[in-house]
Amino acid sequence: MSTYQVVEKFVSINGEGRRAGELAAFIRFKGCNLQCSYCDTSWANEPGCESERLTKEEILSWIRETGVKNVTLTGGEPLLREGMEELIEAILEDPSQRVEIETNGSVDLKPYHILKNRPSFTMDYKTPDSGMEKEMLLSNLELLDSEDTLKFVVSSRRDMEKALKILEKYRLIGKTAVYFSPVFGRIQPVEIVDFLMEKKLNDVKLQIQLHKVIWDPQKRGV
Ligand SMILES: C[S@@+](CC[C@H](N)C(=O)[O-])C[C@H]1O[C@@H](n2cnc3c(N)ncnc32)[C@H](O)[C@@H]1O
Ligand SMILES: Nc1nc2[nH]cc(C(=O)O)c2c(=O)[nH]1
Ligand code: SF4
Ligand SMILES: [Mg+2]
Repeated sequence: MSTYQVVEKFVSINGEGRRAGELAAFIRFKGCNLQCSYCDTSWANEPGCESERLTKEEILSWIRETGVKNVTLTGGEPLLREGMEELIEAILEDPSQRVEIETNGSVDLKPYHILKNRPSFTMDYKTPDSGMEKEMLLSNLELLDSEDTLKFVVSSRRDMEKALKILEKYRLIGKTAVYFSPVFGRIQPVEIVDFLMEKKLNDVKLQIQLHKVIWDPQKRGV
């Protein structure tokens, strides 16, 4: 039987993505294949990080107990964890549940995209300042549609210029929801607004991580 290494699970409002502001039940899985320069959850990627091993049934029963309909699977990198397809399918057997996956753009979305009930992807394209751009699997960009979100977490004008190149090259605006989000503390949100105005970027949204405004930005479990 698969077990899943979970470093935290909690209910909060979703601070990011298309359901920002709505209640969500979060499950954070241990471990990641990337090392982004700005990662705010690098603690969850440490081999020595404490975790609990939960079965699919234990995760399902926790979700049920929360009474929350939006489920966000995050990490670490959730899509690298064994048995993830099985877990997603099991959650989505209840038609009132919605599953959103936070994923880093380096893992092939196809096996998840073809599921009978598929989750919504919130996929990052890692821009140059992350140090991880070379890891991006560009074929993922073709799979994103109106149910999904493409996120550029940016630190600089250089990152925004690169994001714009990707949006143009793969004709992504209008195809999927597009967000620019500041790396917390590294760029002023107004610089993003100025860029959107300068480039006349309609249908791209600025998003600030709500949970870092509501709570101490270092606080876990919110
Ligand atoms: C911690 S990651 C986990 C999921 C997956 N590994 C990924 O990168 O998408 C969740 C989201 O938080 C964002 N994030 C991480 N550190 C951040 C920071 N310092 N400021 C803004 N967003 C950050 C990531 O870019 C990603 O969109
Ligand atoms: N409140 C809250 N919303 C979130 N949305 C995505 C998160 C993540 O770490 O993936 C996150 C998180 O850590 N907290
Ligand atoms: S991919 Fe996600 S979890 Fe992994 S280092 Fe980057 S931001 Fe952190
Ligand atoms: Mg987070």
